[in-house]
Amino acid sequence: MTNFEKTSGWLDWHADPSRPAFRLPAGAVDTHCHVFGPGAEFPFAPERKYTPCDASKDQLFALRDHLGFARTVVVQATCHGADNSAMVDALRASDGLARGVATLRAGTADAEVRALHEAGVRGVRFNFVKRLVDAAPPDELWDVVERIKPYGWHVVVYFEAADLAELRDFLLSIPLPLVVDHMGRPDVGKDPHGPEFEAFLDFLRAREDIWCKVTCPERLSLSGPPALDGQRAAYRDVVPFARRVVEEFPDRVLWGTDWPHPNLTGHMPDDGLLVDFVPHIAPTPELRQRLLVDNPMRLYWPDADRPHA
Ligand SMILES: O=C(O)c1cc(C(=O)O)oc(=O)c1
Repeated sequence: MTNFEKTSGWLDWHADPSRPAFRLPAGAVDTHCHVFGPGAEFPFAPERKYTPCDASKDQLFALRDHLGFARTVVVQATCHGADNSAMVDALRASDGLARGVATLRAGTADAEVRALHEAGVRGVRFNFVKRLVDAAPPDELWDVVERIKPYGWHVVVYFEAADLAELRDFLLSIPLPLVVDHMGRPDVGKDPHGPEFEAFLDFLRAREDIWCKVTCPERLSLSGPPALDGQRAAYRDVVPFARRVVEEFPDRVLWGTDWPHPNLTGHMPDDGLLVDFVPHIAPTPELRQRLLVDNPMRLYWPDADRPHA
């Protein structure tokens, strides 16, 4: 049994989230959340850049039910490196209601990729955020692409707006669908119609198989107000950015909670109030149905006859 000491100043996930006022449509999918450990059962990786609190699969599934989601996509968190066992354990315990996104290193054996696929993994994550990982050389990423190609997976990419110009050509050369985490982390202090966000939208326009998670207002917002104390119109400065993406790419957007919200420093959102952010960025029932149900089902459960309510 290993005891881990949390990174100094770590904020734990909200213990008592409210129930959203916005009722999620039947079959809604939380496409971006993580499990952390528990560290005693699934130790954190030696190369990690932070040590979180525990956030178990049971706690994740309890939150899913409390908020009204039907399904979840568990994204491998960097604190677990390329040891996908906590994430896979969650998938196996989910009765088919969770899919996963893994981290793979170059040289992963096909038997391991196959086992991940059978457990419900449908993508790998390439992380370019320097405070979270040491950069992997492009050769290693290409090796991973070759290994997952036969399985029809996609590549989830996490980068910051300032790095897009440098990454753009490389990303566009990946011959698999791409899913961009957290809207490519725009600086929401800038103009949503200015050159930086236009460059991001232009990247999305470059191929029809680039998807975008319109997630993490709690990370991106500069002026709030935070999703706390009953605030059901939180993070207003993020709304124009997310709304532009939802309205221009209604068939390629995804939403998720990002629970348990690693590395937040200012506040920890009430996840119920965070769900109430959704109608502000997807103002019609049709847009919400695509964002929350149709799009994620097409990407992660293409064979399901119809979503479970
Ligand atoms: O911005 C972050 O700190 C962050 C970290 C991780 C991770 O450590 O995997 O995942 C996320 O989606 C966001």
